[in-house]
Amino acid sequence: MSEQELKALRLRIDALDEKVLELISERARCAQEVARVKMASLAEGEVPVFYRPEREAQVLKRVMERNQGPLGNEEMARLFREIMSSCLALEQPLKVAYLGPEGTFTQAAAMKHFGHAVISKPMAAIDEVFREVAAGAVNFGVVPVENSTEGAVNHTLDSFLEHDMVICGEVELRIHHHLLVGENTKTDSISRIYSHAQSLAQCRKWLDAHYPNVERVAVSSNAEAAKRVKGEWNSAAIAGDMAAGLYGLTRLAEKIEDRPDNSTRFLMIGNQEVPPTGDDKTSIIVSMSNKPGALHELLVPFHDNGIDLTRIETRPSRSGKWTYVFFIDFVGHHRDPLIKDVLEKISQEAVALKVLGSYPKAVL
Ligand SMILES: O=C(O)C(=O)C[C@]1(C(=O)O)C=C[C@@H](O)C=C1
Repeated sequence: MSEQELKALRLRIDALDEKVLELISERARCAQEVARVKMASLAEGEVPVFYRPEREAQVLKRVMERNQGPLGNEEMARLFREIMSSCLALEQPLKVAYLGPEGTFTQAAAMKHFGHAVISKPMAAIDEVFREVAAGAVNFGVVPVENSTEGAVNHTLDSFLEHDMVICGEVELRIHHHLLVGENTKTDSISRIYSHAQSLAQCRKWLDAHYPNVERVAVSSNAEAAKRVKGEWNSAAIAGDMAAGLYGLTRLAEKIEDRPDNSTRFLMIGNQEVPPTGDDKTSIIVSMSNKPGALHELLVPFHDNGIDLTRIETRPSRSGKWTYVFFIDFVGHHRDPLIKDVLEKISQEAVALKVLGSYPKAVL
């Protein structure tokens, strides 16, 4: 390519950037107007709701439907995700607590869902995320709920039994683990590998093959593992990209998870009910009496009405020995007439039924 051609193309890019800049600013002014309208239409004592997950899902889906490339749908939606995040910050900067410390996959999930224009607050434990939301110190919390290799995150399920929380969104993240070392690590003398217990489990076969005799040390998070390695010459950590970048570690081996499709699903928790979008999921907790056929009775209304169950999990109820609660996710919104009927039927058989929330299916 000649210098002249390059120069001409850069001029075109400059002109386009000016237009993009103008349009983004116009969009941001529009969002400010939306905030003004929301404030003006409040009833006495009503608090304004600036963050609207159902609208955000609609915007992102529309972008993906209309996108004609060459950028991929996900990439384009990611860009609009950030534009919307910044527009919302003009209306009201969201405060989001997540399972920390900084550099965890949960932080990456929070950014994927809310964008980067939020005030984020790392918490030391899942239960603390719930408490922070319950106390009103933040608008939303982000917690992991299940991993495709290791299954349920029980701390999260149990926290739902203790706190009244509304689920208002979900996001899925592909989890890639790397073996990370610091600049002082003697890579041929590694005698200890730190990581979160779930991540060690997700890389078990790889570790058995490559570091069979090295001590595996479970710590509170992958980011904590990365932090420890920084000061030690004979250890390595298993963690993801964010932690590697944050603690300046290098990848000795990349993508070492045993299953290439290893993914984790995260939930957004808050106090805000989300209206239907037409493409939603609902999460409920049900406890049934301890009698034969109870689980069958619970599932029949779903089957009879053709409702797609996406997940069912059992946990001890904590209110009696050998009694259990079921966590169920299914497709639909609790305000849909069909779902209302099903929930009504279940509540007639159940000891207790709690709707944890209906929320748009993950778009990104
Ligand atoms: O439509 C709204 O209610 C807005 O506040 C605008 C907007 C946007 O930028 O598109 C911003 C934040 C909301 O979470 C949803 C959408």
